[in-house]
Amino acid sequence: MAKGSAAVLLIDAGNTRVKFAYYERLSAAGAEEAPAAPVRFILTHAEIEGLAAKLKQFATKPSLVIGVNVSGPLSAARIREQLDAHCGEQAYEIHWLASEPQLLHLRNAYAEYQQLGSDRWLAMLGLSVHEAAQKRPAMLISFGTATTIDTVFQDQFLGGLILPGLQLMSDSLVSGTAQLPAIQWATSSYPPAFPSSTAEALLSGITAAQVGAVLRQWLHVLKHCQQAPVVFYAGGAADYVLPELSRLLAEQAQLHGFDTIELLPFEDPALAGLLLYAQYYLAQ
Ligand SMILES: Nc1ncnc2c1ncn2[C@@H]1O[C@H](COP(=O)(O)OP(=O)(O)O)[C@@H](O)[C@H]1O
Ligand SMILES: CC(C)(COP(=O)(O)O)[C@@H](O)C(=O)NCCC(=O)O
Repeated sequence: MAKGSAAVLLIDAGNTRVKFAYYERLSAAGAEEAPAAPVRFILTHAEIEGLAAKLKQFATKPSLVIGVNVSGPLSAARIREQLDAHCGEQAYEIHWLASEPQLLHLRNAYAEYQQLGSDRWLAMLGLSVHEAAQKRPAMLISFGTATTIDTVFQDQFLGGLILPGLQLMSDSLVSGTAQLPAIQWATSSYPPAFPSSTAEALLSGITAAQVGAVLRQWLHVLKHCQQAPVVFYAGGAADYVLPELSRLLAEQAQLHGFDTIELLPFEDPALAGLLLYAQYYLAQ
């Protein structure tokens, strides 16, 4: 493939949904112009068989596909099938990235680097840009199928937490008990401190488990780095916990002498990391 610039498809295949970003023309790192905004779209795994049809909307076909996949080899094979159907005679390169001890400027603190989910690793690369810009530790909370709470400091992924995501917590209560119902998730609500119904008790319990884990890690980062981190959030379930997360972190920040806490959305951090990698790859 001629390097320098290419039509590039980036893929973040999570356990619930597959996120895509398509750049009709992406230039190598160091190019003067910033990349034009990509077209983004999301498919569930059940919708992957419509990927080839979805890609038909673009005037070009991708010549470079770079992705991360934590949803198993079958997902990768089904995506590949769709890309083959779409690209036909046109050759394309495809690379599924795995975690490494170091990628570009970012170091990985995992003892066995292969264990780290490739989506988390590339998300950390995306996050590292914010860490460098803000000159402060950066945390990323990804409220996906699983919830992950990860930190980058001084160009190193320090490590992070994995806990069941909101839906998994709810599902496990439903399947493991006789009486508990499924939760009806609602955005923009503060779950009550003293729930007086089963529905409220479940909502408050799960939300507290999620934001409590974030708070615990925020305190560890503060102690370890001697600086308040900037906190980013992502993932399909984020909106359900955001009000309580924001309230609790702001309260804790004040208790620790900070006026405010920065809690910022980060739209698909793994795709942001993949973009950096793709630009670097095109420059080789
Ligand atoms: N339209 C939706 N489809 C699927 N999950 C959704 C949707 N809206 C919110 N969610 C929530 O988002 C979670 C999946 O988030 P996502 O960031 O796509 O995860 P993953 O990266 O693990 O695939 C689900 O577990 C569910 O709680
Ligand atoms: C933690 C994860 C399940 C998160 O997946 P997601 O919720 O994004 O679908 C995934 O990154 C994974 O399988 N990781 C491997 C173990 C690790 O990162 O340590």
